[in-house]
Formats: sequence, structure tokens, C-alpha cells
Amino acid sequence: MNMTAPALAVTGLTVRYEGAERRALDEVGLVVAPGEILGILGPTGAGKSTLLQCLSGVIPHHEDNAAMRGDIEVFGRPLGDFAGLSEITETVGLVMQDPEVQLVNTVVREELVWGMENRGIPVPEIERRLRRATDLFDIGGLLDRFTHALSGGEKQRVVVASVFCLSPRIMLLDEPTSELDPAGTEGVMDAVRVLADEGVTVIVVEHKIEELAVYADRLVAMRDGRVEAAGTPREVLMGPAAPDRPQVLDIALRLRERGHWDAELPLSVPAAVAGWQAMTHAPHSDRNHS
Ligand SMILES: Nc1ncnc2c1ncn2[C@@H]1O[C@H](COP(=O)(O)OP(=O)(O)OP(=O)(O)O)[C@@H](O)[C@H]1O
Repeated sequence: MNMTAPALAVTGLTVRYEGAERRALDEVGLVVAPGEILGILGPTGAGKSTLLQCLSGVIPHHEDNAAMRGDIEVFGRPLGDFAGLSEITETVGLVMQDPEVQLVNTVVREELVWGMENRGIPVPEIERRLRRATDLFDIGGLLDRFTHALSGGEKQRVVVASVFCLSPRIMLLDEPTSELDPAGTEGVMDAVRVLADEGVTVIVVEHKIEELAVYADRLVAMRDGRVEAAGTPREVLMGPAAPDRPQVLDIALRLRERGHWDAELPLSVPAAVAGWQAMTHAPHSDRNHS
């Protein structure tokens, strides 16, 4: 594996599910650098989960009603050259949208440990990773709990932590905070930032755009299976593929907290819209009434 190559390089990725009228992914191209947090946003059905399933090898290895073409390289090595899912998961960890699908053990501690044991990781290293996962994802109080009795947000944190324990160089997170409150969401995203600073590459699909604006290094906006816009959060969120306008105030506040918004803060929705227009240098008058 070439560690100086992009973590992921995707060209012409196209997927059509059997019987579907249109492509779920349509000539998608992406390059993701090592240690980068790439946020993926887009409306429901845009193809975000399908993209993560291709990057993790679930398509084609585990999903037989999807026809896929295009190239995916992981650290310079074509994904097709890996010996199936088991080898891919050594480098790429996927957290699926529904945590239930990934929880297979009765007790949280077993859930975190079993994957490491299956890989033959030595016990002291298992214990080190378990401590780290417990700290990073704040799950110390959950270790002896039954997995089926956890809340949705607790399940999400346990699943992210168990994928982290396998130490993948690339983590793909499909709406990892959908059931978490704002504090829980920040906790998970802060942990993701720490991992990225240590060189882990993270692709996160997220509907909470304010979170992506703050944590992601780059954003990709998808629609109808295509990449509609890509760039820094500011470029994408200020551009024509941006979300509904009232969110701009929220985004501006969160960006300011982190020192990324230097203009006047918009104090009302009309002021936000005006500020938005000024920053994009484009009137978009047809979208003012949304
Ligand atoms: N297993 C499947 N079989 C058939 N069609 C599918 C399958 N999975 C997804 N699709 C279709 O592919 C398209 C893209 O779906 P996908 O789940 O990738 O979108 P998404 O952007 O992740 O949506 P959401 O935000 O709702 O999770 C949709 O039209 C969806 O109905």
C-alpha cells in the first residue's frame, strides 16, 4: 500500500440497482487525502449510502442486486485487487446507517473486543484500544450493559467505537450521530477530529449541515447520484448547492465559534439572506422565497 497516494481515489463510479429507473450513482469522482475529514451531504436518495457501500466493498461483494462500474483506489491500490471484504475491512471501516445491523454481541464490552480477538490482536493491545475507545467515545459507563437495551444514540457510539477498535486507516460513517443530542453529536465529531489529526481519513455522511460546516475539511454535495458541488465548507455552503437559507444563520454562528466566519453575523433571516448573497456575489433571486 502506497501511503503517499490519496487515501481514496474514485473515478467514474456508477451504480444501478436491479429494476431501478435511474442510476443510484452516476459517474462520481472523488479524491480524498490521508487525514482528511470529507463531509457528504445531499437530500434523501442522493446516493450517499450507496457511495459508502462501494468504498467499503459492500457493493459488489455483499450486495448482488447492484451493477457497479468505475475505479476505486485505496492508497493507490485498486479495490478490486483486495482479497474480498475481509481484506478491505483491514483498511476501511464502515459504520452503517442502522447501528442494529452491526451490533452482534450481547454485552457492550464483548462487542468492542470480539473483532480484535478475531484478528488475533495481542491482549495488551486489545486492552489499550479498549481504553482509548472508551475515552474517545465516552462509553465507560456502557461497557457492562446489554447491547439490546441501549438507546439509539448509545448504540451509535458503541458501533463507531467498535469500528475504531479495528484501527482502520479509513473510516466511513453513515449518519453516525442521527440519534444523538447536540452534546453527543459534538462528542463523536470531536473524537473524529482527533482521529483525523492522527492521520485517519474520515468520510462522514451527515444531515446536520452545521456540524459538517465546523468539522469537515471539505464537503461534497450530492444530488441524484451525482456530485453537485465539492470544495471547502464555505465554498459549498455559500454556493448554489447550499442548503435552505435559514440555516445560514446557524452555520455562521457555528463557524464563528471556531474562528472561520469573520464577517458581521446576520441577526435575522432577511439579514442572513442578504449576507449570503453578498458572500456568494450572486443574487440567486429565484431562491429568495424558500
Ligand atoms: N438495496 C437497494 N435496492 C434497490 N434500490 C436501492 C437500494 N439501496 C438504495 N437504493 C436506491 O438508490 C438510490 C440512492 O439511495 P441511497 O440510500 O444511496 O441514498 P442516500 O443519499 O443515502 O439517502 P438517505 O439520505 O435517505 O440515506 C435511491 O433511489 C434508493 O431508493
